[in-house]
Amino acid sequence: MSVKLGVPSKGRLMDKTFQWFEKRGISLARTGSDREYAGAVTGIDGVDLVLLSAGEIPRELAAGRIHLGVTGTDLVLEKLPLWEQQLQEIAPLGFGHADLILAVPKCWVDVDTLDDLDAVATAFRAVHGHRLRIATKYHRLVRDFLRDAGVADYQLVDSQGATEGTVMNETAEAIADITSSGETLRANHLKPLSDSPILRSQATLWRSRSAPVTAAEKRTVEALIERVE
Ligand SMILES: Nc1ncnc2c1ncn2[C@@H]1O[C@H](COP(=O)(O)OP(=O)(O)OP(=O)(O)O)[C@@H](O)[C@H]1O
Ligand SMILES: O=P(O)(O)OC[C@H]1O[C@H](OP(=O)(O)OP(=O)(O)O)[C@H](O)[C@@H]1O
Repeated sequence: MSVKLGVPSKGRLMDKTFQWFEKRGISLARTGSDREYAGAVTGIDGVDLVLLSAGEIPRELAAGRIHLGVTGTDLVLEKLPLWEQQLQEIAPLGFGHADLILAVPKCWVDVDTLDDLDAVATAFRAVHGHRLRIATKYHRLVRDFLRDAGVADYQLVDSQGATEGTVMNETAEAIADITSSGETLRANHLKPLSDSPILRSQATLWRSRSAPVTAAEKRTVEALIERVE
C-alpha cells in the first residue's frame, strides 16, 4: 500500500502545485495521454499521485480515501463544517490567492456595504414580491456570513460556474464568488461590496486525520511533511 496524495487534475492549481513540490525535490507528473488522469511521484518512495477535481479533494480527505491533498481553503471550509476534526492544515502554498466576496451591479450606486445590501433586500422584497437572489456555489459560507451580518431578506440561487453572468441573465440580482484580479467582476458590470471579504483563500496542503495508515505509510507521510514544511 502507498500514501495517496490528491492534487487538482487541471488548470492553474495543478501546474502551481507541481512547481511547488518540484522546488522541494518531489516531482509530480501526469503520465499517459493528455486526457488520462494518471500520474506519478518521484523523489520520495511510497507516494501515489491521485488527480482529482479541486472541489472533491475535501471530501476525499475527510473520508480518508487520500492521506494528503492540495486544495483551496474556500473549498475545505465550504464543504467540511467540522474541518478541524477531519483535517490538519500542513502548509499554505502561497498561490491560488482569492477572496470570496459579495458583488452587486455597478449601476446600484447607493449600494456599497452590507448595510446597504440589507436595505435594498428589504425594499426589493416589498416591490417584487420575492427575495433578492444571490447566485453562488458557496452556500454554507455565504449563509453563515449573512446571518452574522444580520441580512435575512435574500435567497440563494445555486450557480456552479460562470456565476458573474447570472445577473446579466436575470437569474440573480447579486452574486457571491471568488475573485482575484477582479477582471471577471468588471467585465460583467459588477462591483464587490466594500466590507471585508467573506473569506480569504489560498491553495493549502492538508492531511487527513482519518485515512488508515500502516506504520510504514505513517513514516512516509511524516517524511513528506518534513520535506515540504
Ligand atoms: N481566479 C482565481 N484565482 C485564484 N484562485 C482561484 C481563482 N478561481 C478559483 N480559484 C481557486 O481555485 C480552486 C479551485 O477552484 P474551482 O472550484 O473553481 O475549481 P475548477 O477550476 O472549477 O475545477 P473543478 O471543476 O475540477 O473542481 C479554489 O480553491 C478557488 O479558490
Ligand atoms: O477575479 P478574476 O481574476 O477575474 O477571477 C475570478 C474568476 O475565476 C474563477 O472562475 P474560473 O475561471 O475558475 O471559472 P468558473 O466560472 O467555472 O468558476 C471565479 O469563479 C471567477 O469567475
